[in-house]
Amino acid sequence: MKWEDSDMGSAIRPLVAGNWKMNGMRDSLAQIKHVSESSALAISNAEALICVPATLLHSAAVMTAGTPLRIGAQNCHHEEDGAYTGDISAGMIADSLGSHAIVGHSERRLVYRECDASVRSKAAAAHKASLTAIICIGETEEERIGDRTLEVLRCQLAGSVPDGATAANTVIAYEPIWAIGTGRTPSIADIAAAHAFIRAELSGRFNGEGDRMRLLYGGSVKPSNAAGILEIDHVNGALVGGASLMAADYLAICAAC
Ligand SMILES: O=C(CO)COP(=O)(O)O
Repeated sequence: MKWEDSDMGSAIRPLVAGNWKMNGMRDSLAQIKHVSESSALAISNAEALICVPATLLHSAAVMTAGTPLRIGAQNCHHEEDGAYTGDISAGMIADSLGSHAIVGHSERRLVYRECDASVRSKAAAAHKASLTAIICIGETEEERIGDRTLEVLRCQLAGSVPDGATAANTVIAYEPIWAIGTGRTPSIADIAAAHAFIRAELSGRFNGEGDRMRLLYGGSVKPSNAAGILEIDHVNGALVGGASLMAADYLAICAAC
């Protein structure tokens, strides 16, 4: 069955979001073109999004206008403008025709020391610019071994998701840090437990909006494991790093929805 927008009321349409991270030159736009024109995408149940580096944002968005593929960014600043050398505002992303911004990716939390409060204000800035914020959360391996996963997720959700988050303007991506780029994934039972917990937290805070917010799993999602992950309760799509760089792999993950 092909999903229509009207189906959103009764069920959550899966989202397959690619995150190219700091990869991609202008000639990589050929991958975007291939994805956007693919007949496999046209018949997929998934809503498709690729978050490209800022240098490619506008070209990719213009190239894909009128196709099922959306284009997003990987970060935004919390202010609308000002003396922030090297940064990009949410309004600039919207002006470049991007539809989404990833915020709070673990690489930014770890490398640039972004804290929950900063992620929350970036998500609020994305909302103000009419972007959908993809807010990332997830535990380290040490936290998992110490049986602190759910406590960490609770804390990150409370601190990183702004008031005013809705099912339309917010997506939560659960990415266990130890699963990113490692080829390791949690067990199906562990993903199910984390997603059920996140859903309960969001429903408790945002009521019906929390019931319908998309929850993505991220961390070593590949064509070979996508179907098994995507059928888990409360997994409403995937945030895909490495496997989103090649059109064929990304399309195979969309086809698994
Ligand atoms: O960090 C990720 C997506 O944001 C996951 O990356 P990989 O799919 O390469 O593990």
